[in-house]
Amino acid sequence: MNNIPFTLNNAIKKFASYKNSARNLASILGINFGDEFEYRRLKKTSVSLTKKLPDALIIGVKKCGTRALLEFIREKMPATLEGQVTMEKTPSYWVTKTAPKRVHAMNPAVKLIAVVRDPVTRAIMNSSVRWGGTWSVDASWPPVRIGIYSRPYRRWLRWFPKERLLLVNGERLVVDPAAEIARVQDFLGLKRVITDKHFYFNSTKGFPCLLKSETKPVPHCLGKTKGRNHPHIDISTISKLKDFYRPHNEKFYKISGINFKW
Ligand SMILES: Nc1ncnc2c1ncn2[C@@H]1O[C@H](COP(=O)(O)OS(=O)(=O)O)[C@@H](OP(=O)(O)O)[C@H]1O
Repeated sequence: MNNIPFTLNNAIKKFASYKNSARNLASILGINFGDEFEYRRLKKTSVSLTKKLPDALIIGVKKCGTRALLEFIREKMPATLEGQVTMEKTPSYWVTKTAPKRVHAMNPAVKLIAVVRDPVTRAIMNSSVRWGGTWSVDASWPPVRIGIYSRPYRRWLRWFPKERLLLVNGERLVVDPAAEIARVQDFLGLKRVITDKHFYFNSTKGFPCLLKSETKPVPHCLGKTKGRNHPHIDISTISKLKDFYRPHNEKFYKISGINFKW
């Protein structure tokens, strides 16, 4: 779960007594406090607020851009009560064998989102150990295993219809975030409020970031732990990984009906 730790929350309140400075500090720390301020404001009014289980879940896949997807949506969505969508992201749900059944028991109508990207890139992003040399593909090693998308995908489809599990293209989320976010907004039944005009490409970061807005006084890129530099991987290791994933990718394209062309 991506909840704000209570102690950190209190510490920030102590050091930043004004709403805007707390917001700025939270933004530097990569925390979205917008909802919390809105929540406190609403609590003082006559509006009755209730705790809700999620209507939508970002279930994975680890290192495919799940944080970017979550931040792009929540930063730019205006605060609203009617038709509000409660979302949560936990990338490990994708590969947790018991998760589909448990999520179904929680809410059989929940909408599921999985971000997927070329499993070769994903594997490299997932591990800092040295690749290459005499290295051979070990299918049971988690950084490799997680990229075999067809298996968990099948597991989720035993509990949820295909139309309720949106596959977001992790490569497109980087090169054309507005287009992928449009698909997500449609899927969630939300108005297309996040568009091209909310993004810019930050050449230092090498990734798209959000432009400043009413709730964010400065442009917002993902934190330092996202979009890191990765070591150079030699070509023979990449081709070993490509060969390994090819049949698994084909299976995934067949089941999903989408050719990701990895
Ligand atoms: N806009 C933007 N900014 C920064 N990074 C971006 C963005 N869009 C996608 N990505 C890619 O997302 C990778 C991290 O994926 P996740 O957020 O799913 O990681 S995690 O599973 O939650 O740890 C991250 O991988 P790393 O570079 O290894 O950090 C990026 O390649």
